[in-house]
Amino acid sequence: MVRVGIVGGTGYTGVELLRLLALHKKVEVSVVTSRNDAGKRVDEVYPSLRGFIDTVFSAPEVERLSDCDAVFFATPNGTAMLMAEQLMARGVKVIDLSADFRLKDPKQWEKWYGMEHACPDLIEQAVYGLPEVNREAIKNANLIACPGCYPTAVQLGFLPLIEQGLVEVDRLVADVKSGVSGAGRKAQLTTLMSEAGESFKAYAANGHRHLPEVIQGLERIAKRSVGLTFVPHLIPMIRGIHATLYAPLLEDGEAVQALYEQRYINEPFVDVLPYGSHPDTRNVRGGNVCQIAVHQPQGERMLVVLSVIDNLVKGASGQALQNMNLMFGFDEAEGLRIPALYP
Ligand SMILES: NC(=O)C1=CN([C@@H]2O[C@H](COP(=O)(O)OP(=O)(O)OC[C@H]3O[C@@H](n4cnc5c(N)ncnc54)[C@H](OP(=O)(O)O)[C@@H]3O)[C@@H](O)[C@H]2O)C=CC1
Ligand SMILES: CC(=O)N[C@@H](CCC(=O)OP(=O)(O)O)C(=O)O
Repeated sequence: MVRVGIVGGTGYTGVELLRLLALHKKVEVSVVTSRNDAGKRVDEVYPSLRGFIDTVFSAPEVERLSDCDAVFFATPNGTAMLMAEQLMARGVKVIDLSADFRLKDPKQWEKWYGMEHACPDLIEQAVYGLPEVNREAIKNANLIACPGCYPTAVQLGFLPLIEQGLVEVDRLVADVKSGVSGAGRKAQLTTLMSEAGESFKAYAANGHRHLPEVIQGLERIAKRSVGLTFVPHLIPMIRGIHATLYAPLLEDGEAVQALYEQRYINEPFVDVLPYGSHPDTRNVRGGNVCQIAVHQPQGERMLVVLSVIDNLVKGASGQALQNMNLMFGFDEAEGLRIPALYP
């Protein structure tokens, strides 16, 4: 049994990890932290976990977490970087769901995240946890930087085109919508039902902090500079991300559907739908899958790729668990074979 800890067990991604880990055959959840709920039973705070998780929230202390084989950080940005080094020095593998280790350039990280990085030397060791790109490196990693929710949907959508050099990479567009759970559980005016319901808006159109993360990922594949316009929107639903991606083709798009099917044929969590489909976020809600559909409207040289995920599963906790499975040599899909909830 692998003993795992979760720092930030009361947030949306922390609770989602608990839901998934409850069904994992090779994991024992030994530490779950919350500063506000320390001392309370997990299933008292989250009755949905009654009968599944038999533990009590504790304070986030390195000493206690050091007994774990792996620790997930489901915490706000700027938290994992304060504890990761000490845990790793004690042989604990760290899987960070936040952005602390995603950007390779600490100066760029400091610019977008508005704080000084506490351990820039560790960034180099971190492996970006997108299994469809980095599977072999993830298997040997001690520190995983799990991708953001928007970057997961956008990168998986563009990936086959960029690998094959089929599109103009300096004119990519990602128009992306997220449900409100993407903003986390902490009270926020913008995500209250009376603020987000019955309305729909873009935000951070001038530059969202996921922009440099997506560009870094795509440039690594393209092996050249990439230009991307990325506009996120808040949509009045709880879970789900829908990315509409636009990519100008360099040649005719005849073989593109076959390219996507071939690229993802062995990927357990990327599902390429029949050509011209319209993926629906409800069909991935609760599941660890990214559903993708390709369109070439009117045969023009502009490809439209639709990519949907559940932000809390393939966009966060499910992907984090997929990474953990790879790190410990388990079946990659252990604990993750879950069909979406419908309706
Ligand atoms: N929500 C989403 O869809 C996605 C989120 N992420 C990232 O995952 C991380 C967690 O997100 P989410 O679950 O939504 O966040 P929440 O705000 O819902 O939860 C945050 C959790 O962290 C704990 N926490 C807060 N501050 C600290 C601290 N300084 N030290 C230790 N624990 C702390 C909180 O509990 P307490 O205060 O009681 O300690 C709480 O359990 C974030 O970095 C987010 O950007 C990534 C992909 C998708
Ligand atoms: C709807 C919504 O507010 N979404 C969040 C993205 C959440 C996330 O996953 O961001 P990090 O992991 O990079 O912090 C946002 O735009 O800030």
